[in-house]
Amino acid sequence: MQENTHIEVVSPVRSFRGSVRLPGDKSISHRYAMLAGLAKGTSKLANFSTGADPHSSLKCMEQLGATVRDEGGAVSVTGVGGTFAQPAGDLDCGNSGSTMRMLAGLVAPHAGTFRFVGDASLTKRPMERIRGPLQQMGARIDLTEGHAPMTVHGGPLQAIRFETPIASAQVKTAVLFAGLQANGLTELKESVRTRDHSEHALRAFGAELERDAEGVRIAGGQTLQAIEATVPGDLSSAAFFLCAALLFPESQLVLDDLGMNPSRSALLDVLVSMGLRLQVLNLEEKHGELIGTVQANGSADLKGAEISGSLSAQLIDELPVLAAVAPYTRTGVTIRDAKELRVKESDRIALVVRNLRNMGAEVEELEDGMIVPGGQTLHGGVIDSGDDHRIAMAFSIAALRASSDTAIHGAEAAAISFPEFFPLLRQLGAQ
Ligand SMILES: O=C(O)C1=C[C@@H](OP(=O)(O)O)[C@@H](O)[C@H](O)C1
Ligand SMILES: C=C(OP(=O)(O)O)C(=O)O
Repeated sequence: MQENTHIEVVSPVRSFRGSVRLPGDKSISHRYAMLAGLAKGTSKLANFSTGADPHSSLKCMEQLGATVRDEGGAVSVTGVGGTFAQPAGDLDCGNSGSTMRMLAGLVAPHAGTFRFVGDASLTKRPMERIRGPLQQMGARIDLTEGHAPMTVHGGPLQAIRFETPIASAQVKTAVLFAGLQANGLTELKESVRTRDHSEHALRAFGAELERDAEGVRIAGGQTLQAIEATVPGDLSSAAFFLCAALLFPESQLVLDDLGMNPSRSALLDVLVSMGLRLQVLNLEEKHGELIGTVQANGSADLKGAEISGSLSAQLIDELPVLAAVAPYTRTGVTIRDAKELRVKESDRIALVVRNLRNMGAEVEELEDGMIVPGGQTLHGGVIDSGDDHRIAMAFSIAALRASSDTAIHGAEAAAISFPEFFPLLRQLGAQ
C-alpha cells in the first residue's frame, strides 16, 4: 500500500442517476495536441481532455516549439508549421504511454536528439515495440533495458511496410506519424484492428491516407493545416458510470456529446448483453468521429460476460471496471487474451485480483486475464490503486454495491484521465 496518498471513502448507494457531459476523449486529445503542434496555423480544440496525460502531450509540444494557450473551455495550439525546435531539456511524458510512444513517431523524422522521460510507472513500460519500426525507417533509438529514458536520434526517414505484431493503436500511430513525414509510401497492417482516431485525426488536419481491409497506407511529405474541433466526451471515462448504472435497476443516466467511434464502442455492446438498457440519440459525425447522446437504465437481471480474442483488445481500458463489477453479475465474467493489461500503468491483472480479494471476492488469476464467478456479495475494503487511475475508478464503482464503506488509497490517480471523477460519482450516486 502506498503511503501519503489521498484516500477517498466510497459508500454504498441504491441507484445512480443524472445527466452529464464528460470531458474530452483522452486518445483524441493526445492526437489533436500532437498534430496541431506540427501543423501550420492555430488550432482551437474545445472540450480538450482535462486529464493530466493529454496535458503532458501539450507540454511536450510547447517544448518542441508550439504555442499552447488555455482559453477556458478550449485549448489553442499554434503549430510549428512542419519543423520542430530542438527541445531545451527532456520531454517529460509523466504517466502517459500514449505521449511517449506516439510522439516518438512524430519527432523521429526531424533532425535532432529528443530524450523522453516519464514517472516511475512509465519508466517500466515496454518501448521496444516502437523502436523496431522506427529504426527500420532509419531513426536511431536508445532505450534503457527496453524502457525509458529513451533517446530518439531523428533525421530523414524511409517509408516501410510493417505488420504490427501486437494489437496497439499507439504503435500504429507512431508508424503513421513517422510515415506522414517520411520518403515514400508507408503501408501498415494490423493483426487486430485497433482504435482508428489517428486515421480520422490525420484526415481532419488535411493529410491523405487510404484505409481498407488490408490496412492503412500513408504517403510521406505531407503537410498539415490547423483545425477547429470539439473533442467528443470520453467513452472510457463513461465506462465507469455506465457500469455503475448497470448495477441498479432504478438507475437513469444521460451522457451528452459522448464519443461513439465504432472502434471504441464494443463496451456498449457488452454492457447491453449484460442487461444495460441503452438508447443512442442525436448521432452525428465530426472530423470522422461519431458523437451522440447515450441514455442508460440499469437492470434487474445482471448477466455475466465472456471476453476474449479481439474483443479483449477493443475493451482493453474498460476491462478493470468490468472485472470489478463482475462478482455482482449472475454468471460472472471471464477475461482471456488480455496479457497487455500486465504492462499498463500497473499490472492490471494482479492489482484487480488483489483488490477484488480485499473486498471478499473469489477470483482466479490467469496469465492473460481472470475468472470472476458471479452471484457474490462484497464487503467494503481497503483498495490500493497502485497509482493507476483506472484501478482507483474501477473499485470506486465496485464499492457502490458493497455492504459497507470502501477506502480507495491513491485516489488522486483518477486525475490522470478524469479529474472530475469523484465529484461526479458523488453527484450521480446521491440518494
Ligand atoms: O492509442 C491510444 O490512445 C491508446 C491505446 C491503448 O494502448 P496500446 O496502444 O498500448 O494498446 C490504450 O490502452 C491507451 O489507453 C490509449
Ligand atoms: C493505458 C492507458 O494509457 P497510456 O498507455 O497512454 O498510459 C490508459 O489510459 O488506460
